[in-house]
Amino acid sequence: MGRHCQLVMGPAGSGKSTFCATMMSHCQATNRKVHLVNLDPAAEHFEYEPTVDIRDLITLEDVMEELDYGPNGGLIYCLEFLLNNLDWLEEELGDYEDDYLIFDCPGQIELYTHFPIMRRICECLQRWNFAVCGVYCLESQFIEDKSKYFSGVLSAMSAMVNLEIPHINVMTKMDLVEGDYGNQPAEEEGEGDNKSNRKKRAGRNARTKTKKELERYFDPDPLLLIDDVNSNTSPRFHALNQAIVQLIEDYSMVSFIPLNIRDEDSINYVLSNIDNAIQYGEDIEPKEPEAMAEYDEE
Ligand SMILES: Nc1nc2c(ncn2[C@@H]2O[C@H](COP(=O)(O)OP(=O)(O)OP(=O)(O)O)[C@@H](O)[C@H]2O)c(=O)[nH]1
Ligand SMILES: [Mg+2]
Repeated sequence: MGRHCQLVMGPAGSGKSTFCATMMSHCQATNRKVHLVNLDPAAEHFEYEPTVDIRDLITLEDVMEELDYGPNGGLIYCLEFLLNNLDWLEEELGDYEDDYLIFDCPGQIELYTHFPIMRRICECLQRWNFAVCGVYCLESQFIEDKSKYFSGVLSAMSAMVNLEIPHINVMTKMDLVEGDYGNQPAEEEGEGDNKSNRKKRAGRNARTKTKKELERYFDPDPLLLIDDVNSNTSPRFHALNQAIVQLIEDYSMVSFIPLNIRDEDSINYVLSNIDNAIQYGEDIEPKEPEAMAEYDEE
């Protein structure tokens, strides 16, 4: 069936490992044969034990201890070491010809934006016949500060341009900004106009408004957000803000899919977007329904 994988990237603490664990349990529950591949030499704990783990090749701790590197230099050293030992990775991945792989990557964004390391790893995966989908995670906290949000959009765009693979951006930790995003109850039938129901409706309206506001950030129209950014920066930077916003507008290719890990529909929606990007499942032979098979046996 061809080889498929997700490369889960994003800034430190953006929820990559949690995303991977969420995808692992979702895929397992839907009978997809899935494995976790860890590319973070500094990782300490996983909810699912990785099947392939860079720490079997090299760990950040050893590099820092033996070569006296700091954490960031050490991490780059580890990944360059991986690049010099790609036959190790190829062999480790060799046993999973038809399975679905999820790669958990480190949180140093320079790996995606200007170091050629991740790009080289992507090229190798493609050479080994993997259809690779880049999944760039940005956490919902980024939308609370517009300047931070723009820098997040630029980093996502930079990764997209640098890696040149099918790519989706995910806004993680949506449960923190909107308790039940995308899961709002419909108005109950026959709801009377008493005090408690009025309160309930007011609550719903407040949430709907928030949802609408949030949507501005999923499919950004930066020209609409520029005033907010300018109000937080000195006039000296307004021309620069305008130029950055114009750049984002000109590329018009950064959009985010919200993910609330507490909502199964939301997880499913993100996964179906990834599947779509790499055409996962299009070449699966339709299976005979179990009921039909039993009927035939009789
Ligand atoms: N509420 C909430 N917390 C989350 C979510 N995803 C991650 N977190 C928390 O955010 C923190 C960082 O999550 P990780 O999944 O370790 O993030 P990461 O991107 O793998 O971090 P690094 O590997 O260190 O770059 C942890 O404390 C998580 O519990 C989420 O969807 N909702
Ligand atoms: Mg992690």
